[in-house]
Amino acid sequence: MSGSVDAHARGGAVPVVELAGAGFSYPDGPPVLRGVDLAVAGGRCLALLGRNGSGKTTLMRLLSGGLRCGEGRLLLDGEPVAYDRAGLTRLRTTVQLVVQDPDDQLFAASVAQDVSFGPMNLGLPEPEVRARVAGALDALDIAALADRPTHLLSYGQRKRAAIAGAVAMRPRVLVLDEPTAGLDPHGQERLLAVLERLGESGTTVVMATHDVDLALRWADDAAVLSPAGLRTGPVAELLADRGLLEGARLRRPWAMAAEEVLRARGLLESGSPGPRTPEELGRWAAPA
Ligand SMILES: Nc1ncnc2c1ncn2[C@@H]1O[C@H](COP(=O)(O)OP(=O)(O)OP(=O)(O)O)[C@@H](O)[C@H]1O
Repeated sequence: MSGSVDAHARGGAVPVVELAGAGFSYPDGPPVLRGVDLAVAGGRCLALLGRNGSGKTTLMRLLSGGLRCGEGRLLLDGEPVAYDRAGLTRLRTTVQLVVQDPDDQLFAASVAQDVSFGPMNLGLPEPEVRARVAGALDALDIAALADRPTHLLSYGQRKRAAIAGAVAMRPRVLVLDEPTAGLDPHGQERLLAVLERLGESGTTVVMATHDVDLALRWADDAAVLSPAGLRTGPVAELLADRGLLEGARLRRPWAMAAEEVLRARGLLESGSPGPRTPEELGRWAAPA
């Protein structure tokens, strides 16, 4: 598998975290990933796309240190990660993974207790823990739920509480496994707004998703897993590649089909971006 989001070419910055020639197989299983090169550049939003079972979760676990590469290397700020206590602590305070099912992540009695678990484990002073919890609950718009027992939360609230737990660790890279899956359209919009705010404050976000429309609208870069390997690059470029989409069993984003029609009818000047949301498309339909 080859290809990397070429942060070096974009400005010489060293990627925050990078898989180089990474391979992984589960015990007694076939290789899930082979020769994966993926550089996650600071301050970018990266969508990880691929069909069911293509290895997205596995790749995210390699990036966040939950699994260790069978071959190849994981680099943090350009240096190979040491899988000892100090190396893993450094990795986990830099890269935080939020798993797909919030019930696999939440375990404390209340939301605030759950969100405080990571910062407390770092041995931070109590006022610092309290400030981080308050900041994370605010960032996820769930301050009102601080004392609520986690088992009484709705699914969408549990998803937010799980993300708040990761945000409280103040990671430079937040890795989210299908964070919008199972959310209603309003919940998806609210979560996207949260992710946009986190991105604006400098957090790098990696999101696995099956939603090509969301990826096109939200991400700067994409990484697409298909039987041919991992392809990475600017999201609009990759999602315009019909061969790649077919190999990865992804459909074409509706916004690209709409853009094609607008251009064919001369309604979109060359070089100007096409619509990315139904609301933006509506502007072309509105009377002048
Ligand atoms: N703990 C495990 N033990 C053995 N095989 C596993 C394990 N976890 C995943 N696999 C296998 O590894 C492959 C990749 O799985 P993974 O969960 O990484 O894919 P995915 O792209 O995240 O899938 P989905 O979109 O369905 O969530 C699959 O064939 C899966 O069956």
